Formats: sequence, C-alpha cells, structure tokens
Amino acid sequence: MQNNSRWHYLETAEQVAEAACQQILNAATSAISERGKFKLVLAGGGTPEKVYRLLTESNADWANWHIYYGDERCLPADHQDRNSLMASRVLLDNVAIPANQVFTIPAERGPEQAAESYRLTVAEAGAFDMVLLGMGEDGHTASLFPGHQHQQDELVHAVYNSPKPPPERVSISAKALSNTRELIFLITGANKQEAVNLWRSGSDLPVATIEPENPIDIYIDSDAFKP
Ligand SMILES: O=C1O[C@H](COP(=O)(O)O)[C@@H](O)[C@H](O)[C@H]1O
Repeated sequence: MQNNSRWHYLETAEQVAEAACQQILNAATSAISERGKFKLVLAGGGTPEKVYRLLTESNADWANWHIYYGDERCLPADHQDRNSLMASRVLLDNVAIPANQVFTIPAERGPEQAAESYRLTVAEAGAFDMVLLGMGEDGHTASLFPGHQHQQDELVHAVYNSPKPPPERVSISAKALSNTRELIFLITGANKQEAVNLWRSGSDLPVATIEPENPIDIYIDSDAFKP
C-alpha cells in the first residue's frame, strides 16, 4: 500500500460520491485560480458515475476544465460500454466544457493506434491537476491488470487480454497517472473487499503502483471496508 495515503471511511456509496465531488470542485477552484485551467482525468465505473452526476449540479467554471480519460475500452465510439460514452451522457453533455478541451482516447482505432495517439495527448498535458481512479475486484485500476507486463516508461499502454471484457483496451500508465497533484480512488461495494484487504496488506496489485508525490485520497464505503 502507498505510504502516503489518506483513507476516508464513509458509510454509503452516495457519501463517497458527495465527498469526492467536493474535493474535485475545491481542486478545480485552486487550479483555475493558480494556473488558469483544471486538468482532470476521469475513470469509468459505477461510483465515478455518481460523482459526475453530482458535479453537474454545481456552478463550476467549466470553461477552464480540461478532461482526459485514464482508460478506454476498444469498442465503437458510440458503444454503451465505452467509458467516454458514460462520461458524456452523465457529465459532459450537461455542462459547458468546450469540446476541444475534452481529450477522448480514440480506442475505436484499436489498442496500438489509439495508444500511440493518446501518448501525444498525455505528453502535451504534462502534470495533471487531479486523477480519478476506481479499482476492480481483482485490484486493477484504469486498465492496468494484475499479471500484465508493460514498458514502465510508456505514458500510455496498448492492453490485450483484459480479464474483464472487452479484452482490448488502452490505459494511461502508472507513471503518467502518478504525474498528478491530487489523486482520488473511489471504491465501493462488497465485491471490492478482498482486493482492498490485499492492497492494505502490501500486495503488489496494480492499484498499489500509482504513486504520486503528494498524498493520495481513498474514498471507500462500508461495504468495501470496515475500519
Ligand atoms: O473496466 C474498468 O474497471 C475499473 C473499475 O470499475 P468498477 O465499476 O469496478 O468500479 C474502472 O476504474 C475502469 O475505468 C474501467 O475501464
């Protein structure tokens, strides 16, 4: 487990979403006042979806938000299982973030081509202001799966043989996800308990390989872990 982690234990997934939403809005306000923009990396998954829905209720300075994705599934651009489709439906179609500030992973082109293209995007982005991540029940995060080998220096990986469908994906690397001022993990649901226990007891899971310089924040509900 990362040494510099702050665990926020909340009763319900709704409370997790509310607390994370507040931290995101605070980070956006600071980033925009200090550097003129807010570079946010989105995650897929059910808990992030709740957070995105809450964000739409706020009066944020959307014109200065820049949106990236931690991972994407290699499916047609309008496929319902695309992370970008969920984010558009719930958040991006409902707030005034300029379209040219939304950097979707072109995963419909297949893992290699999409990864190659997104490497340029991530290199140009530089350090992110905030990265949002979920964790799968096997301890994967973004599309970094246990047992998969990648070139550690790459900013974006082409992913094959994902144990969770679809098998082909694209993922920002642990190195590039760690290049962020703030990082939030959103973890809810009883199916995450085993991976959470392994992570906390020092297992070498993908979720443990994201190590930004600043402390990370882990928002977790009582189904996933009871302190
Ligand atoms: O496949 C994925 O899974 C992880 C975890 O999702 P969850 O629904 O189990 O919380 C998610 O973070 C990632 O973006 C997604 O592509």
